[in-house]
Amino acid sequence: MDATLSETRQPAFRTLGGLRFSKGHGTGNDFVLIADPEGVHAVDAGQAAALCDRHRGIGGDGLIRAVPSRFLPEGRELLADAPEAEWFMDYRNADGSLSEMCGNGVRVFVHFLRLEGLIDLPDGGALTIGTRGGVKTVVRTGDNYAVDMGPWKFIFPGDATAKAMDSLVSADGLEVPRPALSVSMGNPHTVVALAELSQLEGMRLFTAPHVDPVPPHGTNVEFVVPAEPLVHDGIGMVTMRVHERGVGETQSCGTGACAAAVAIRHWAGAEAPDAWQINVPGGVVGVKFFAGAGGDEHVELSGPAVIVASGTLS
Ligand SMILES: N[C@@H](CCC[C@H](N)C(=O)O)C(=O)O
Repeated sequence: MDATLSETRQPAFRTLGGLRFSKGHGTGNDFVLIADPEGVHAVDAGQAAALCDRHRGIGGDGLIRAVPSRFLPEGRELLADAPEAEWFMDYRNADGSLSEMCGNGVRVFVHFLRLEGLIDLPDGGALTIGTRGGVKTVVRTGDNYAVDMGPWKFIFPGDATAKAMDSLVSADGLEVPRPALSVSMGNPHTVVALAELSQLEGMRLFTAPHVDPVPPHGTNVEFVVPAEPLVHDGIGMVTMRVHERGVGETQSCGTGACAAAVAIRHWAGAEAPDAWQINVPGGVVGVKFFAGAGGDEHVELSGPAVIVASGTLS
């Protein structure tokens, strides 16, 4: 049995031997990072899963490869409209699957580029990067980063102003299925509101919640408790836990925090603020709504980024 395991698992890892990596996180959402300035270290699903394995690898909620956009077909497509998006965040979840977007990951990605000396980004400066969810602009303030995540949208069609829910979610810890709203931040999210913090604490998120109907490419599920009263000093306050597609429960999810603010603002109606503070098990992130250049409403995500270690794969 052991021989079979090592034969099937080790090759994925062995082909990466000698490669330098870093480990970083944004509010506890942690990533293995690889710099690939020459575009020669494409990481496949098996290799990403092996690196993110918490017992046999480095361990992480996802893997981020920093690669010039010109080396990826998706990147070259973006460069046609945004030649300034020189760097591309090639992101995979811990199970090796690709995701369009990772909000905490974007901040850690830019911080990593800086610390590796691959970019020069002064305090207050902005950097435009490519992702599978499109081009994003990131502004640095010290070791905090604010990302223009672009416009949000509801995943399921229908009268957006009238609808309060579009699916039902069952999960271990919920007595009955709860209504939910599915929101795209480039990647899919389904937001479920709970009344009490004790209910949120009682959720057991070892197994994936069941969402019906589930968005076409699966979903990340956010359980949220709006503060009572909701608004403090003009800021909407929310506590959230998340079960991520392709990962499991994580300490934080940036795109999930944006989706949570979208859903709660929608439920709260006209009086709801445009600035939000989302408390997650790993810390606090900020979300703001603002008018983008094209007239669409955009979402900004802000929060810290940390690199904790670097090394070489043996
Ligand atoms: N943690 C991320 C989201 C990562 C991708 C997600 N698991 C998916 O599959 O969409 C974030 O901070 O946004």
